Amino acid sequence: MFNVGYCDLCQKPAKQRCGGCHEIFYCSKEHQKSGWKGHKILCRPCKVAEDETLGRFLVSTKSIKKGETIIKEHPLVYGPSQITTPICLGCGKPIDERNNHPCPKCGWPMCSEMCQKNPSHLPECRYTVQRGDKVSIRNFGIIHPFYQSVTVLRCLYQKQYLPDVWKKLDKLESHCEDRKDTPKFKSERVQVAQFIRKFFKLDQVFTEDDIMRVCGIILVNSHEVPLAEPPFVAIYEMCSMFEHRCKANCSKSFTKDGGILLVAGEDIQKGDHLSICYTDPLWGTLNRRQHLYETKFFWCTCSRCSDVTEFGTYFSALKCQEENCDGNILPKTFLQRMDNTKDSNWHCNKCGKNISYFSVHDLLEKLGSDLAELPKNDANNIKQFLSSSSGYLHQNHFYLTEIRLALVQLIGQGNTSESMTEISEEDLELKAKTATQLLSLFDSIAPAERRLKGIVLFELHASLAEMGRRNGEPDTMHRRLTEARRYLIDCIDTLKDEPSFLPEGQILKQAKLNLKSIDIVLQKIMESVTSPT
Ligand SMILES: C[S@@+](CC[C@H](N)C(=O)[O-])C[C@H]1O[C@@H](n2cnc3c(N)ncnc32)[C@H](O)[C@@H]1O
Repeated sequence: MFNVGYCDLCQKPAKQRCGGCHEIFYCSKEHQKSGWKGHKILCRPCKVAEDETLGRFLVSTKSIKKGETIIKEHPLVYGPSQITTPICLGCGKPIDERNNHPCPKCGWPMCSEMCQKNPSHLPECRYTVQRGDKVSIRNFGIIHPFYQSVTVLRCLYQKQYLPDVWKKLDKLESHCEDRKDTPKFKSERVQVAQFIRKFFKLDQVFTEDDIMRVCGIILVNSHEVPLAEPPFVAIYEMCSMFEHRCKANCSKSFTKDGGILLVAGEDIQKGDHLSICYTDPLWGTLNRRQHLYETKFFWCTCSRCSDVTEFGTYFSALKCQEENCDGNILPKTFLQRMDNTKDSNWHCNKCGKNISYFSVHDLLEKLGSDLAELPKNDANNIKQFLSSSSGYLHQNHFYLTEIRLALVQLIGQGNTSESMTEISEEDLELKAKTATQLLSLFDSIAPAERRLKGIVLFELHASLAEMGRRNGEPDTMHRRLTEARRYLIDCIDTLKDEPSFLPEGQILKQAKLNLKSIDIVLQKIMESVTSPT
């Protein structure tokens, strides 16, 4: 890269790079200062690049430290997810007969007069008023088909009335060609495209293809925002450029006004691709790849999917059932279709025994349905499942990981002083051991999943602190509490961007309080051992 350029303000030759993005130059401190106002919204430590496989993607323009914010932006458009029961189109809260205050102009259910005036409701309100008849929704608590069209209408509104926003939406990938033979495409054509044109009398304004393209933009680029229950979906401009990797290097969180925050999940070098995980990183490889193909239209070939052992974790592996064999069973590759051919057999890495993919599939389906039916609010049920299925699955297997994540939160649920004192010694050990095991696994397969990591760090600190409290010996107590404190600080740092209305934000709040309590106890221990008797 050149080390000289032209000043962003006066265009004279310049050597000083902007420290935020490393992309533009200034000739002097004065010009940097005067140029900042205009440059601020564009200043990011990354730039858009493009290739044939990924389309557009982001690369870092400088080294970025773990925890640094890369992008913070507001949505271009947001609205309800496609499948939802009636919700307020202002704030997203569920609506029923008791809190329904229909918009006087258009009749859409709203929760208050204030929400009726929320600017986000303008598009569907305006189109409903134009059609000449109000919307009437009377069945609450069940999925209502009208909501399938709201976010689409909000995008179409940008196309018709707000060309600057539409220009940004229109650049996004919609995979219309790849989608056109899918059942979802066919049903959306009828239930969304034809419905919008007929019901809102917009057949002269938008073609079916216009509307189907918007459906694709939403499917491929929207993020689920957990600010309301049910969550709503939002489309962001720059954040749509992050490519997917199953072991991503960035993580996202949301601000209370619906903004998105992309943070480095690990140290990133200049020139590295920036990635997020579009799917659940705790799903097995077959499920992750299938989900990505069905919703984002590519077969993932990332480093995690390409390595059947998933970086030595054996996250998708079965245990060999041959006598005296402790090998692990995996396919040769996950990158090929699993079908009836010999190549799709799974085999043991020790004794070489082959198992057809269909036998693997049947076993996983059986264990998966047992897991789905298992009441997860009872630790004994979970322990029972762990012990019965661990004969078939590698200890890091995704089914066992899912259930361990539930167990670690269930033992001493809430981590209050009362709930923790009630835990048996054995369960306390189990909670600490399980949390440690999960953290080490996350480091290998999903280091950027800050929310998951933060939750487990909190559980680990709680078990170590309780172990310390149970041991009257000042030395041991001091050692345990110091260890707990270390995990607590990591937890606070990991969850630092989580807003207080989300469960992780609540954990963050509690973690800060616990840190103060631990510091007081540690101080008392120090005083008691140093004070003369
Ligand atoms: C949210 S968009 C990302 C931006 C997009 N590349 C563009 O040019 O607009 C998601 C799409 O990017 C592509 N993509 C993202 N990650 C990918 C990956 N790891 N492998 C292949 N394609 C990927 C796929 O086409 C996917 O549907």
